[in-house]
Amino acid sequence: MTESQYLPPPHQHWGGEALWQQLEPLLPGLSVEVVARTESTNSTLIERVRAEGRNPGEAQPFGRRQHDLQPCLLVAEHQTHGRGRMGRAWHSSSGASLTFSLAVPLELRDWSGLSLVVGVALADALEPWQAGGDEAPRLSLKWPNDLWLDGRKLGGVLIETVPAGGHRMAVIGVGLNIAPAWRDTDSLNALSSGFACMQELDLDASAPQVLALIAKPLVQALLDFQAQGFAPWLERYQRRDALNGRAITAGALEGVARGVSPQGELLLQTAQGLQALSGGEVSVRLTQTTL
Ligand SMILES: O=C(O)CCCC[C@@H]1SC[C@@H]2NC(=O)N[C@@H]21
Repeated sequence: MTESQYLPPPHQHWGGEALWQQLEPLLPGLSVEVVARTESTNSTLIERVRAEGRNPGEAQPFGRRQHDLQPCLLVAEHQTHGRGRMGRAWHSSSGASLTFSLAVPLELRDWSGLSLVVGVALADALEPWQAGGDEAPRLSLKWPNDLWLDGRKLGGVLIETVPAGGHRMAVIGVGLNIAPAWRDTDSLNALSSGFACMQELDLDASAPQVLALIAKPLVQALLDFQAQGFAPWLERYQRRDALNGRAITAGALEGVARGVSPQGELLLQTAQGLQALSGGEVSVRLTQTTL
């Protein structure tokens, strides 16, 4: 069982109460929790869903039925075993990162495109699009789940799903670099390491303030995606597509990225023709660049 160390309430600097007030009307029954440390916010929520949704039909703890599983936003100031995609570790330093997961019951026919919608919602909240402006946005999206700032990795999204009775709970984990953890050590090394942080975009950015900025647009995006799928997001994704037109490898395939399909698949022009790749467990790299 994951051990979480709870902060003494009321965690005022995180504005948990205000967050809850904003989000609960969109996600009835939501709870917002801030912990000082946990293994991984995704793992913690998945464990809870499994514990509560287990053995449908049998008596549930506290008399809950399986469809009583409630949405939860879990924020951790520190993760001891943060996880990234494809079994990678996600390292984040306390105070220099924002790490949280949102568990939400979603009724979806097609899950592909979900991580792209989350990426668009985060990017648009952090760097609102200037209508009529022709400057390229600083925040871009590397299919399927990376958020880049000026071509370096600012954050990532890890989406996992858990069966919960007759339903499916999505656990959407977001990790964002906020401050240069390397500030007092070797900033040049850090800059060349391929990582970026929010304070390069906004010097005053802090984890609680960034969370306050993105939480509602993120929840709204999930609800919109549930209602309408990915197609209405395609244009917003295209504005920030970091790969379009670039030579990449995707798993064993090589080619040139040609945007994404209305279902959110990556379109890859290969010597054998145009291939559509779905998110799954495929690692995408710019040719000659290690990310
Ligand atoms: O880039 C990636 O591979 C995805 C990184 C996702 C990291 C976040 S941090 C909060 C949540 N808890 C985890 O263990 N992982 C996600």
